[in-house]
Amino acid sequence: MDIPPGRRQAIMAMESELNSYSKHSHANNSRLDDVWAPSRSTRSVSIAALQQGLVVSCQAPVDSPLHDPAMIAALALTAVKRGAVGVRIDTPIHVQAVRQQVDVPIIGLWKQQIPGFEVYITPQFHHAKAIAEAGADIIAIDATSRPRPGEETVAGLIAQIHQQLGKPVMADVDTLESAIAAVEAGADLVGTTLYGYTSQTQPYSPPGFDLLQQMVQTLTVPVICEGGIASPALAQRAIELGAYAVVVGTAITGIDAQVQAYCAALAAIE
Ligand SMILES: CC(=O)N[C@H](C=O)[C@@H](O)[C@H](O)[C@H](O)COP(=O)(O)O
Repeated sequence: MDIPPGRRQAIMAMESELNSYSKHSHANNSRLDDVWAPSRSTRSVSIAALQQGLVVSCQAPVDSPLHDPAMIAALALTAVKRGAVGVRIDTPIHVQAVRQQVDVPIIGLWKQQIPGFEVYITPQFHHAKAIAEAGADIIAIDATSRPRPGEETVAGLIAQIHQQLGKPVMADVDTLESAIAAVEAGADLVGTTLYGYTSQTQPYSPPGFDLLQQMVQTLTVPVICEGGIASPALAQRAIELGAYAVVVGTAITGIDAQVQAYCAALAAIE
């Protein structure tokens, strides 16, 4: 019997959640279980809640007046009131502020520049821990194959987040190879987030619909289309191509980038 792609992904998501929770329940480190049990029992995220929905990325450049917990929380609440099924939030204090306003899943990340390294989306475990403690439900990490600080690896980071924080992981990738490696390492969701942002993919511009299709065909976990979705029609197309959910940032909440783009276009008139 043919299972429609949307349904197939929902089943895989549920299986992935079940696997992840059974992994946690079999953890035999009682000290860590004691420490993390409260956060696991107070909220258990349903990845299935994201299916075929819009996740709004509410982020702002650090020099923007919007880079403020109350502002980011207002953006997130507005998005949820208007139908977003989830939000994607950077920085612990912003996650904390948003958590007080919305009950939908928060995909949390912490952008951190580490000298000598290109990875910047939740590059290390202590960043993931701070984001989880702030109230994120899903932890987004850079899961490209680029060098990482310290002894950490993508696989090690995912295992630590699962075992010590009890949270599902969204692997932000740039290529099919890094997506496959992330799933083998235990990622619960994979996003096209870094397509066009790494040296390997720098010639290309998001949205990475080719990559999305390859990932949908190859992977056994839900695939999120994120990056460069600039219109409702593109969001629709992403879902039609098999994306489990769509994450939109700049086109909805990116007032800084949008105003700059409009002004630049007007300034370029001879
Ligand atoms: C590459 C990177 O750092 N992406 C970040 C990830 O959190 C955000 O800056 C993006 O806004 C987000 O991915 C949504 O993408 P877009 O803004 O194109 O809709």
